[in-house]
Amino acid sequence: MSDKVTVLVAGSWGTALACVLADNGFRVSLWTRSDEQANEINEHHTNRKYLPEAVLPANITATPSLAEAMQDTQAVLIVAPSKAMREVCRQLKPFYHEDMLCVHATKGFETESLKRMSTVISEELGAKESNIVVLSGPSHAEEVVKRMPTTVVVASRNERAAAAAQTLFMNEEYFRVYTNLDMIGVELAGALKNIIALGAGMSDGLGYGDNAKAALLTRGIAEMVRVGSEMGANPLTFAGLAGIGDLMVTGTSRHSRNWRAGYMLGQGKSLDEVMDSMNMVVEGIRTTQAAHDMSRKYDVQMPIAEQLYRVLFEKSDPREAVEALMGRDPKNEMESMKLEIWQQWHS
Ligand SMILES: NC(=O)c1ccc[n+]([C@@H]2O[C@H](COP(=O)([O-])OP(=O)(O)OC[C@H]3O[C@@H](n4cnc5c(N)ncnc54)[C@H](O)[C@@H]3O)[C@@H](O)[C@H]2O)c1
Ligand SMILES: O=P(O)(O)OC[C@H](O)CO
Repeated sequence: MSDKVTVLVAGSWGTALACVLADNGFRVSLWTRSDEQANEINEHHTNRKYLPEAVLPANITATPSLAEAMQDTQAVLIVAPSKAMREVCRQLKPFYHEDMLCVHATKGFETESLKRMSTVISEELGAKESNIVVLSGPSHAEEVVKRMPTTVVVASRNERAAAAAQTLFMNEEYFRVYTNLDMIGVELAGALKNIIALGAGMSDGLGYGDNAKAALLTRGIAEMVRVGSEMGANPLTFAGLAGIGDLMVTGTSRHSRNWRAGYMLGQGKSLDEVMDSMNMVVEGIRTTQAAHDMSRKYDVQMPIAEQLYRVLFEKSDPREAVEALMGRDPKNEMESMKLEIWQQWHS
């Protein structure tokens, strides 16, 4: 088998995961959108726009040619923003064969269709579902390229595919990889946590304290479990790395774009001002839009996502959003977590 793995695209997370694969001894081909970016990576071993401080291993080669990137490769990793996933897969299709392992590490939905990324991939590539894997969990690119200890989860409906992805990415030095068979849960958790992280940032931007943030993260998980269960996820997945683990990282880290965007909104900036100040993708914004439609489609209450939707898309005041959440009807904590769903999965 070839020792080459192909990574699409060369943003911050694609580049960081390319470094992990390179450290694990693979020849990595990194697909870039421009000659300029490929030249920078090949000549200087840097990708300054996305990871200013990182020095990339020499066994990463960049190319703007997909044909070259995919030649003689054993597996492909796709890390496109959710918005670009379908388009990237369409370009990849002529070079992909259905037996190839395909891992994606994107956290979001196709907002128009509410489809998960693995569905978009299998529709466009004709990939066998048993060859698609999602990689998710608490993992900021900035820390991974510094080889700081990180744990992630790789999920697939197929145990063999998940184990193959675990073998590709895991190393004993700094990157520990768990497997999970609940692909729906891992994909939903990775996408939905970004909404709650936006809310956590907004709370900090408003000047609220630790109590408010802990409340948002905890009630956020309840909201994720409710909608996830309706969509076929195992609720226990939300207690794992892709759920609570990633929520902790994204809702509290200075590296988080979602937290930062929320923080600026809390400080009174408009969505346009926030977007103009970021040169990297903030998935939580599109995901909030998707959640707004999902809560109606699946008839599930998502009060935090709903309030964020109003702030983001209806110019509602963040302080009023918090008041609306605090002033909701009294509830029983367990009932609102849909405890019966947990019991159902245990029986
Ligand atoms: N950055 C992280 O630490 C991190 C960690 C885990 C997961 N993720 C997820 O990974 C995904 C990508 O995020 P990122 O941080 O790498 O984003 P980024 O903004 O750093 O990079 C995005 C990349 O996508 C490319 N791109 C955009 N539109 C494209 C198109 N139409 N065709 C081809 N390429 C296109 C850009 O040129 C850029 O290279 C997101 O879903 C994000 O949630 C990011
Ligand atoms: O920087 P963010 O907010 O896009 O989060 C990135 C990852 O999802 C963290 O695990």
